[in-house]
Amino acid sequence: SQPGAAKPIAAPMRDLNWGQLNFIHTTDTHGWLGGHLQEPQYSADWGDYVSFTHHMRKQADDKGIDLLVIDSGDRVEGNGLYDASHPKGLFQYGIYAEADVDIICTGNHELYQAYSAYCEHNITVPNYKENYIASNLDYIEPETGDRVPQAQRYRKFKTKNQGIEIVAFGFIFDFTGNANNTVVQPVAETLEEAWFQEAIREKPDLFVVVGHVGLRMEEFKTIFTAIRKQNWHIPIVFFGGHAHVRDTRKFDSKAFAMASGRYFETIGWMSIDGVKSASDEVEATSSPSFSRRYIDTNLFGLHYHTGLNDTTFPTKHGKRVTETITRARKSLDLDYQFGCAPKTLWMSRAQYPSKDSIFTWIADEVFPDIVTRKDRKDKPRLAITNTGGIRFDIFKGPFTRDTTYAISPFLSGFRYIPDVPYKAASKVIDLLNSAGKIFEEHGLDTRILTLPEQRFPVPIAVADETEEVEEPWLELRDVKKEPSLIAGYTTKDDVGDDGDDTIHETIKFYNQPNCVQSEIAFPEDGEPETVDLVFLDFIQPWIIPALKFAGADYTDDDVEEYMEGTLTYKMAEWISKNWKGEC
Ligand SMILES: O=c1ccn([C@@H]2O[C@H](COP(=O)(O)O)[C@@H](O)[C@H]2O)c(=O)[nH]1
Repeated sequence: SQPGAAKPIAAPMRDLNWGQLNFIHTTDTHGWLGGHLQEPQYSADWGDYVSFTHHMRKQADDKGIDLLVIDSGDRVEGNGLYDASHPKGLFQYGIYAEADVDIICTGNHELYQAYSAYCEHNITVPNYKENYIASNLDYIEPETGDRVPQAQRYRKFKTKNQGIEIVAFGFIFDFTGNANNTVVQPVAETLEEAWFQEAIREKPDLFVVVGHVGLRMEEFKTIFTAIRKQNWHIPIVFFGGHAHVRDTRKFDSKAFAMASGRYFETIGWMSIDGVKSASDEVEATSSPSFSRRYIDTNLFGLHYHTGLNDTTFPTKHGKRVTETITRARKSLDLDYQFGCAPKTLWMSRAQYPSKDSIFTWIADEVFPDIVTRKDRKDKPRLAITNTGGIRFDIFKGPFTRDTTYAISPFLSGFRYIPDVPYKAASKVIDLLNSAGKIFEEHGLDTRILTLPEQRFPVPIAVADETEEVEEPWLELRDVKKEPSLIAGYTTKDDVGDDGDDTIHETIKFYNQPNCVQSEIAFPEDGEPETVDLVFLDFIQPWIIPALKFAGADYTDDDVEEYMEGTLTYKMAEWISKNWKGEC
């Protein structure tokens, strides 16, 4: 872990189950390669991950079984290590590539900006060569305008030790917010293509679908159905992401999907037995058994799972990566303190509105101060932001450059429509928060506005409990003798609630609105006649139809820049003025 990071913390652990074929999975790391410096249970860094995967590959080799390392996208945006450099990702791409990944695909965050799409195509794809798969994504070459596959459409290969034959795909969900140098082909359309139809007729031992797709979104189900139509008996595993949650979904007794959280808090572990019979000639027709674990990026747990310790765990390579991260963090001055957070503010561990809610803080304290311009400072205004634009909690203590990007990594600035009749403008916030259907008519999904974690909830009822999912190696070592529990995830998925490698004190999460609003410079009595309607540019597509529905006919041409500067910049400026002091 990084110098100054919180020390790893002891906790009661569940063992990993090894099978014939095993997977290590990361997703939505969003630049958190330095680890969570303020949270002991997630303070391992990418260097530790490099050491961990090395030891686990070695164990697999020693046992004569196989291990594949997977990443399902969104490696960028969301942490100073990526966002604070000019250009962005100056250090991040090289550091990430120190990890040896067997199957890798693209997420939506690689595609929001033309620049990050360019870097993905010209840095990460060549770094991973045949391991990079882009089943439904094309890149547009800037020099020629030619549309080319971002990477190969699928990959057929055999595992190193047992020769298990795998056909692997790499999808992204039906994303529409990509910059114009990429083309995302809708998943359902892609499945009709000749190459896909040929690939699913290959008859491997196992299909592996890696996708930047939430497990509860439609896309994986569609892919599952297409593969199953051709192959009633071949096992399929899916590795998803995007929803920022730990989750496992069972499609049928031979098809299992896992998602491994967010921000390098989680390393996913999946194992399968019975995927290939000992004799090559006989097809494995009985149901394979699957198991899953969500490993906290807590060095204590990484030592525990590898059977190593402080001295034996770090490899030379891992140490070098840790040192490279330290140097990068230093040269980006990520520990520079803008101020000192007087208390912890939660995204979803507090209700909105409440004194501990980060959104209440933004709406009540930050926006009234920052959303202003000299020539219209007395104009009553409504300022709206989407909650999804805020990405992480603020912990009491130093608020650094790094924290700034973890909280607000995006380039969104402030726009407005001047002098909107208040009667219409005042209705916008409720429409954004609770009138999803109205926006659907305009092809807009209001779930995009909110936190990824609550966008695709895991159904309460556990799917098909009649089918057995084997957890034969589950062993809980001496819980009673272990230290007290630390607060963390208690994941409920299609298999049950024992997936986390660490037994945590359960955290309660509260649903948040899609958007929050501040009323600024309002008259003391009564309502204003008109207001300036100020909003982050990201939510403009929803603002215009909301106003129309509220009875005010505006178009994009009526929208102007409200002030210079991004939310990220303005927030950091606010903190340096208002949270002065030592900590
Ligand atoms: O400029 C932006 C870009 C994104 N958002 C929010 O982020 C999510 C997407 O994040 P994932 O990690 O891919 O889930 C998007 O739906 C928005 O809520 C933003 O606010 N501004």
